[in-house]
Amino acid sequence: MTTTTIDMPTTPVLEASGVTMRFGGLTAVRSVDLTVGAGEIVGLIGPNGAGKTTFFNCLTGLYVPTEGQVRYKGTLLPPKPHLVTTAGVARTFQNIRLFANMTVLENVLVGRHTRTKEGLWSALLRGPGFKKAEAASHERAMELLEFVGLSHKADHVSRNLPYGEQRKLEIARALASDPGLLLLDEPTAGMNPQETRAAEELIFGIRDQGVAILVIEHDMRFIFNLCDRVACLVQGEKLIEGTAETVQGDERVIAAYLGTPFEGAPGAEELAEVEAAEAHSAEAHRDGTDSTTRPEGEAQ
Ligand SMILES: Nc1ncnc2c1ncn2[C@@H]1O[C@H](COP(=O)(O)OP(=O)(O)OP(=O)(O)O)[C@@H](O)[C@H]1O
Repeated sequence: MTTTTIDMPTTPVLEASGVTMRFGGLTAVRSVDLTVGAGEIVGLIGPNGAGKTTFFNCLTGLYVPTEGQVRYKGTLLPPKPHLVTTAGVARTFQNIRLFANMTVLENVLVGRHTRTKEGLWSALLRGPGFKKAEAASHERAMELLEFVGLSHKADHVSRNLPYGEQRKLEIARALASDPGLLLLDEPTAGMNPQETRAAEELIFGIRDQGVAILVIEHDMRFIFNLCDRVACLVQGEKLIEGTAETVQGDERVIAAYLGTPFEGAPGAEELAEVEAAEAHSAEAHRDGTDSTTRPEGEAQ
């Protein structure tokens, strides 16, 4: 018996077409098309002011694009952030936005509310339905904290977390809404090489759980290691899109953004940096000094 495999076209998880965003006379994003397929990690790079965050804001309903459409799994997204989250798109922000005075666990529980069906009366009366939903949310939140490596800090006030952990917590909170697409805006900003490497592993882990990912980042080594495809925006327009090899070798990208060609095997230089930092930290530990003090987080 012979079997025939038919390649079924799959609907992209994200499909942005012709997205344009104008602020008065300034066109911050101009006619950008971008898709993210199931199981993909796509990177968005570009110099400062290229329009990357504005584009994210158009995808997540914070801005209503002047022109263009954004579809999630084939359905047009409503231009309202909470409806976009309910539809299945979650995000983190360039400047961490945690509830600084809440505990780590409470921050994740807040992210869970779009998936809680219990209504106001049930919550006020704390009926059996509410208690069951509350227990399920608590269990899921703890699972997510375990996943990002923060379960041991569930009761800590989030403002007291080191910077890298605040970023992880923001990711856990975004995952609490059970997204099919996660948008990460500069997830490694302010991280040291070890934290960046851990963030890379975490993002691969999220992808392996079936969440498609679109990530903005200035750290080229990180982005080229991580992403299946990379798109480069310059002055609001998409200059090029392709594999890491294609984009990092493109002369216009090098001229517009990288300055110098990105050299070396992906990951090799990063690994060397991590090893050097670890050796340095071990040496400092032996000498009784701690060189790993981090700047305070910027939770607002
Ligand atoms: N709300 C706004 N009103 C007016 N102009 C804006 C607004 N938001 C962004 N811009 C402008 O749009 C352009 C693109 O900004 P955007 O923050 O999207 O760039 P970016 O690529 O994310 O930059 P960075 O890498 O520095 O974060 C900039 O010129 C910025 O000043």
